[in-house]
Amino acid sequence: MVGEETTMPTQEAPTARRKGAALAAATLLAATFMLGAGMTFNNSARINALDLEEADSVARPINESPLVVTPLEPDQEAPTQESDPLRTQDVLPNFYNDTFFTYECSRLPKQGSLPNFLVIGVHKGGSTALYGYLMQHGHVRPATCKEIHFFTNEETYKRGIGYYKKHFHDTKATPWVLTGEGSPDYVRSPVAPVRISAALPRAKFVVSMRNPVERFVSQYVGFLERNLYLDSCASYWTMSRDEIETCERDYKPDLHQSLPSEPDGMTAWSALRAFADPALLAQALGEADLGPVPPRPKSTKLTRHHQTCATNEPQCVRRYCLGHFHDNAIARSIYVDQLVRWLRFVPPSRIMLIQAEVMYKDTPATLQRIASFLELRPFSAFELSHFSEAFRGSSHHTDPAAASCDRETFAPYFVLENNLLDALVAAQFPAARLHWVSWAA
Ligand SMILES: Nc1ncnc2c1ncn2[C@@H]1O[C@H](COP(=O)(O)OS(=O)(=O)O)[C@@H](OP(=O)(O)O)[C@H]1O
Repeated sequence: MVGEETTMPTQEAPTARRKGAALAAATLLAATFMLGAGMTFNNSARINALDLEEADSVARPINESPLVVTPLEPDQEAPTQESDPLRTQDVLPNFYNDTFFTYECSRLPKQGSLPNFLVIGVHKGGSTALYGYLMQHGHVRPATCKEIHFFTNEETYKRGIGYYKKHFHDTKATPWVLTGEGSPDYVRSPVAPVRISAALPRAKFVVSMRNPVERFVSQYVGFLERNLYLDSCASYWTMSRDEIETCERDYKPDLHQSLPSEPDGMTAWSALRAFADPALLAQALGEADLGPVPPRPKSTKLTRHHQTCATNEPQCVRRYCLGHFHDNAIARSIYVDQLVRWLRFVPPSRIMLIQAEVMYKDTPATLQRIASFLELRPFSAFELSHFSEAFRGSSHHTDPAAASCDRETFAPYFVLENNLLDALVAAQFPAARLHWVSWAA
């Protein structure tokens, strides 16, 4: 994660700088990638001075979103593996330089294209490795930095979509070339799916998730290293848990209310019930009958009081609390709620789920699946052979502080959530289901 905490000023990113310095190894091309001319990205929802209200007004119901990514012009055939001018021979992209790991993206080209794909998370879920792997493909170009955080940083968001485009390679002349960024906070942000679905109606999204306990530990050690948290792992856990449980116990929320930033009016609870496999959901919750699935709202206008949480109220309250504390270190590991929020605005066919452990275990196979999802040609043997340890991103699991975390205490908290995630994957992500290794087991 680089600059994932949006309050962190550039100069306070020692980890990021260390990463950049340590990894400034690969060669050429990056500067070339930053140059070029504009791209055909049919964004019918034209957004200039983006703000949330405007994004809300163009947010589409998921069924209306086209599924195609980077259509080729009729006379522009993608090169074959053999004839491919962009096939890397003995040169690899030089995105592992200081710019790549800089919080503030600098050196913007004059013009660029909207991204074709986003790696949207999760924080500490192997997103840096995944992004790095993708950049080894000869038909993929990096953004000016891996993490732009455009849709979640109010300051940059106000600069408009034109500013955002400048962070990307211009793919107009070579529409088979894809470009994208990887901001791990997008997946958990309540505003990101609303804004992104409106601004990038054709983009595809990859999310790398990781065992929730390990993700929590990695965040703790990472925060410790950056002086964002100074106390023990146990107190970090207690603090995070108390925040959610205080909400569950005391807050007495209006259970009919979605987050104000979510224009479709659904709550995380009603969305979960709408999207997850009903039998697995009932099994996870220990209930025989959850009652009828609530209807989706007809309008994407903000409709408060739209959905009820009448059944299984404790779960409903929990989802409400998790939604409000989406930056909470435990909530960041509750992937099921983050995904159902995305599913309200983006069809599952445009979202690819990766489990980091599976990716680490068989990187080439995972990468080929991602290439297929993004409609890229397969990675060549050369590209596959150049994956580097450098793609790990910042690494904390060997830090003694990681060993101080009592994983056995944390694990029970995620059992229900992992089961709910399984119920969601079973219903919405048939491709991911093929390779899914449940964290609930
Ligand atoms: N190949 C491989 N094998 C094992 N572990 C790996 C690998 N690649 C990345 N990683 C681990 O992923 C963690 C960093 O995740 P992110 O890049 O998403 O972090 S960030 O949100 O961008 O800061 C970070 O985890 P921790 O070491 O536990 O902190 C990396 O070590």
